[in-house]
This record gives sequence, C-alpha cells and structure tokens, in this order.
Amino acid sequence: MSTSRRAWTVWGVGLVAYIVAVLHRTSFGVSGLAAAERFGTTASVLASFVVVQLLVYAGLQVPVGILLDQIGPRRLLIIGAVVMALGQLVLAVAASVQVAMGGRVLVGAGDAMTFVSVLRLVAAWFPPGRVPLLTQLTGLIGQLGQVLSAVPFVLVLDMWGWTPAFGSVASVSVFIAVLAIALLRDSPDVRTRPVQRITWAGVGSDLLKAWQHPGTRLGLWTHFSTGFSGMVFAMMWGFPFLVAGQGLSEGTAGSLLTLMVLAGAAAGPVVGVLVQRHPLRRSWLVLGVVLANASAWTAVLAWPGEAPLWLLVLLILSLSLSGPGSMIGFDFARTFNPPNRLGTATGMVNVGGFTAALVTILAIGLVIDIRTGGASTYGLDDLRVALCLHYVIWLTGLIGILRTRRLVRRRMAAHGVVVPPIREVIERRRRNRRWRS
Ligand SMILES: NCCCC[C@H](N)C(=O)NCC(=O)O
Repeated sequence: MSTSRRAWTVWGVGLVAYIVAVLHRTSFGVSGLAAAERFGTTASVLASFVVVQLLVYAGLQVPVGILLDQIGPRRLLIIGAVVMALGQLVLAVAASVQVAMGGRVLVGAGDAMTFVSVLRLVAAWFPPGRVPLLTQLTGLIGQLGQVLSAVPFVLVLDMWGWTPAFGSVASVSVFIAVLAIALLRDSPDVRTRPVQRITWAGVGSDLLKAWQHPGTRLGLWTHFSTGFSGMVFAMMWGFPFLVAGQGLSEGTAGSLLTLMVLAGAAAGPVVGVLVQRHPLRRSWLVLGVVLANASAWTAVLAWPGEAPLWLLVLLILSLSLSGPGSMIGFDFARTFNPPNRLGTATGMVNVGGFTAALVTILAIGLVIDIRTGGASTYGLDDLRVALCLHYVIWLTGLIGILRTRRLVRRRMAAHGVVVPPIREVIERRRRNRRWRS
C-alpha cells in the first residue's frame, strides 16, 4: 500500500476509534431513565457520574500524554479501547451504583487515551500543512459518536434492555482494538518501534520541557478559554437553561442543541483552513472565539426576561465555535514541541478545557443550590446569576493567553521570527491596495 493510502487508512481507523470513544463517553447520559430505574437512585447521583468521568478524563491527560511519548499511539489506542470495553462490561452487569461508578471510571480512563493518540497519528502520518484541517475534522467527525449513542444505542437499550445495550457497545470497542492491531502503525518511518526504557528522569525532563515552553501553555489557555463554554452548554446546563430558564419546549431546546453540533461541523473546516493559512495569527482567531462567546452570553444574560429566539440562535451559533476554537490549542502544542514530547504537550493542552468545564459545571450547580436552598426547581434568575461564572473563566483564560502569547513571541523573535502587530499589517495591506489601484 502506498504511504499516502496507508496514511488515510491510519486516520480512518483512528477516527473510528475516536467516534466509538465519544459513543462510550455519552452512552450513560442518554440512559438516565433506565439507570435511575436499574439502580433506584436520584438524578443528582446520576449527574455525579458525568462529573466523575470528566474528572478521570482530565486527571489522566498528563500521565496519558507521557505514556503516549513512551509507548506510541498504536499501543495506547489499543489499551484505551480494551479499558473502555472492560468499563462498559462492568456497567452492563452492575447491580449497584458503586460498581457502575467503577465502570464509568474505566470508561473515562480509556477515553482519555484515545483522542491524544489519534492526534499523534495525524501529526506522524501527514505533512504539517495538512494537520490543522485534519485535526479539526477529527474533532468534529468524532462527535458522530454522540449521534450513535442518541439513536442506535438508545434503540438497543429500549428493545433489549440494559445488559445487552452496554454489552454490545463493549464489543464494538473490542472490534476497534482488533482493527488497530491489524492496521495501525505509529508512523510511516518506524515499522516496529524500539522498546524504550521508561525512566523517571526522562519522564520528568519531558514534562518540564513541555511545560516550560510557553507555546504549550498558550495551547492550554486556548483550550481552557474557548472549549469550556460549549462543553458546559452541551454536557449539562444548556438544556435546563433553554427549558427551565427560557421557557422553550424540550423539542425546540433539542433542535437548538442539534443546531450547535451542525454549525460546529461547518465552522471546524473553516477554522482549520484559517489556521493552516495564517499560522502567525492563530491567537487572534482564539481571541475572536472568546469574544464571540462572551458577547453572545452577555446579550442573552442581560436581556430583560426571556430572550427572543433569534438571540438564542445567535448564542448557539457562537457556542458552536467553541469546539473548533479549542482545537487551535492542539496546533500550538504541535508546532512548539518536538515529536518526542508531543504526547505530553497535547495531554497538557487537553487538561485546559475539560478542567474549566468541570469547574464551571460544578460551580453553576453550587450557586443554584445556594440560591434555591437545595430545592429541585429553579428559574431564569437563578440560572442567570450562576451562568455569570463564565466571566471568571474567560478572564482567567484571557490573562493566560495574553501572558503566554507575549512569551511565545519573545522566544520566536529570539529565533528571528517577528510577528508584526496586526495594526501594522492592516495598514500595510491598505497602502498596497491603494498603490495598486
Ligand atoms: N463535546 C466535547 C467536545 C470537545 C472537543 C474538543 N476540542 C476536544 O478537546 N476534544 C478532545 C476529546 O477527547 O474529545
């Protein structure tokens, strides 16, 4: 097989593995009613499953990134698929909340290994110019996993019940592991990777070097500032905000969440091409996404009473930029780190958005609880106050972005690459245009 055909095969397998990881990730959320019935528990206990899973995912990003640099993406992806299969099997037979939680911990752990491995495969198999677009495509096509859990998985759950449903998704992961064993290679150059001895000193030095490079931290703050708002909305508070806060029907709220996924799918390739064409202006794209998110939320939160539908649609469209914007963080990690440290750096970046989302999800719940005294119903005013927590995260992220961008530019200047101020570029372009006409 030619290298380029092989590269597409490798990407295809990686992509399917990521789609399946997203299917595992979201499969518990769509089985809320069945879970409540099976374990005889409340909605808040079930919600804590999402939090624990996110915690495991985010907490494992750095260790998993280090492991990726040591054992390579193929092995890590296979381990991830097996761990997720085990987790879903545990869940399939679990009869208590504790055992089920153990299953979700395993799913979170396996999930944590997948995306970083796929990004590493893309960076190893494709020329650098193609990587930004392929990274965006990976991120957005992967979200198909959510559709798989919402439609075929729910169908199996309704028709055959809990154990067959979770048992069958476990078997999908076994199939992914077999596919990866058969078709994946770490890179086109190295057919079989020499076994590397993992030393603590080596791991520590990689960790330090990746962290010390301001480009990695710029990636982390990028993921942190752009990624969290979309995740908070899609994973937890979007639906309650639209239904309990804005008085929309569940159907309309569901359509708006679907619009968010579709608009994100359209925006991803555009962001990818812009990053590919203007690598020196990536941070402006990031700031643009943060500005779009913050202005849309400000307009909705400041609107007296329920916001009109057109404004909510604008909010959804701006939030659809969140996922594509956060992928720029991985591009910073890739371009400012050598291949042998890329896993560690990618893991660090990926901690950003997931941690910010986790903290915001929990803090919003806490503020609502305080305002309502723990009652199960809440209204627009409670949500409005709680959602203002977004500003704390944006402010923290913006400080991080501007600080690390200054450090990155200083380093680049020391290597002879000077990024001219954007005002200067616009002025130069205007002068050139005037001169030509
Ligand atoms: N619904 C979560 C979307 C997150 C996309 C994001 N850019 C990202 O970091 N993905 C990593 C992953 O494992 O999904």
